[in-house]
Amino acid sequence: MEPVRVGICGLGTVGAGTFNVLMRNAVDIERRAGRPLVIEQVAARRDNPQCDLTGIPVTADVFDVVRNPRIDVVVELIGGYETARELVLEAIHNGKHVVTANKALIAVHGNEIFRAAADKGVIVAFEAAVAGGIPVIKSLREGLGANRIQWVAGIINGTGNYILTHMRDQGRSFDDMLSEAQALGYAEADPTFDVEGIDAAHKLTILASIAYGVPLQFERAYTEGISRITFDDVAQADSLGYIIKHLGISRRTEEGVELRVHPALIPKERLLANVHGVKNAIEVMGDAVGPTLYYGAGAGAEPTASAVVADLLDVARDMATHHDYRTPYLAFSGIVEGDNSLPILPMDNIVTAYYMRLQAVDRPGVLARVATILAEQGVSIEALIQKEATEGELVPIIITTHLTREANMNEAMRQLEALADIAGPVTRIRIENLDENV
Ligand SMILES: NC(=O)C1=CN([C@@H]2O[C@H](COP(=O)(O)OP(=O)(O)OC[C@H]3O[C@@H](n4cnc5c(N)ncnc54)[C@H](O)[C@@H]3O)[C@@H](O)[C@H]2O)C=CC1
Ligand SMILES: N[C@@H](CC=O)C(=O)O
Ligand code: NA
Repeated sequence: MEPVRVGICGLGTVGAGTFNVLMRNAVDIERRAGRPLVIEQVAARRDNPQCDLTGIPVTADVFDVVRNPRIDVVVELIGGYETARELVLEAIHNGKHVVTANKALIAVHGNEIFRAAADKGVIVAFEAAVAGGIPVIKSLREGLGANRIQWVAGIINGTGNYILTHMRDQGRSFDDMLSEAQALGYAEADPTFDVEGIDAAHKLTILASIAYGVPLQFERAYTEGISRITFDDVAQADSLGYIIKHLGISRRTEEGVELRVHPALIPKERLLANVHGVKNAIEVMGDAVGPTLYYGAGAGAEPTASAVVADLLDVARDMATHHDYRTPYLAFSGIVEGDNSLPILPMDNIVTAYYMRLQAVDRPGVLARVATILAEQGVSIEALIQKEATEGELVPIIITTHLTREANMNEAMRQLEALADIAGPVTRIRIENLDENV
């Protein structure tokens, strides 16, 4: 059979991983695809010492690849929003199939890209865009196709989980751990995307679209990062039987879809609490199958390449199939941009439990004033712990609540922070039991 001719754009962490996996496993890949996958051209700004490019045509201009008439599939691994968008749209326009690891591109420009790709009848595959090497897109889109998906929740940023894990286990600083994650090739070009939850929100946007058949709506995702988590919170969570993880949560309710990324306390015995380092895990609840879990490396050169190459295999198998008979890009056919039949819910509407940490001045009546504010907002206290204070010091108060509406919690926080007895901002971290409130 004719080979499938592949053009790789970008030879950084994932580009090099993809190149090497394609070369190393070429024999098995050919047996699986039923035809060889040949690297026809690579676009790279500079050599990557990880790759032996002997005999491979190399260009510095990524647009050479999408204009190369010999190429069947363009692999976009340059990252970012704008050049990547132009590149992918031009590849589609030229009738080429596309494989990308770029979650920012799919979450923000996916509706436009899939419309263009459908018009041209080409494949756009993006397994590597969510949770690196874990085949979660494939599982959700195809393996769980019988189900009405009820919720999706998971750890979907490797860098963030790497930082939180080693801050907790080794007492290492946030900045140290971030530098290490960058050196290992896990972090985004702008690492605030990782630590402020933007990268996870890109991925959650994609997962929610595939889970519920709604258009991609990244701009409606709620995003809160991990950069303000302190050792104190990690230690308090531990003593209460929880571990702090950075979660992406999307739940279908009667009113719409929750789409939120934030740190959360989860009970230590939950599977997600035991996902450490660069590993990711996503729990998906389907009405027929019940809970399912997908676990593996969420970032890194070859784990991500594993997903890119799996997509190339799908392209090799499906390119001869008419577009109408392929699996829809986002699992459901007829997803219409601007269709709000199942809206994304405002954060004020979500209901969850909370952990709060306050620094109180050691004065009579302070606890009563705190309790009154919480009661007035309908926040029901599950536990309240007042720590010992030495003479003249502030007293830490730890509170956990029962299920509360976010809007009420926000108002309670505002009033607590206005109290003369309370010093500084109040820390609030959501508690997710995952069975009860997610
Ligand atoms: N690093 C990881 O573990 C993962 C990364 N991704 C995604 O994969 C994509 C690539 O990420 P990395 O490989 O980590 O980034 P990287 O920064 O290591 O590699 C990007 C490469 O593209 C090149 N490049 C950028 N613009 C170019 C242009 N206009 N022309 C030619 N070359 C250009 C850069 O010089 C660089 O070598 C991003 O979309 C990222 O979000 C997805 C999953 C995991
Ligand atoms: N920066 C991302 C890379 C994979 O998507 C992460 O750390 O998860
Ligand atoms: Na994946």
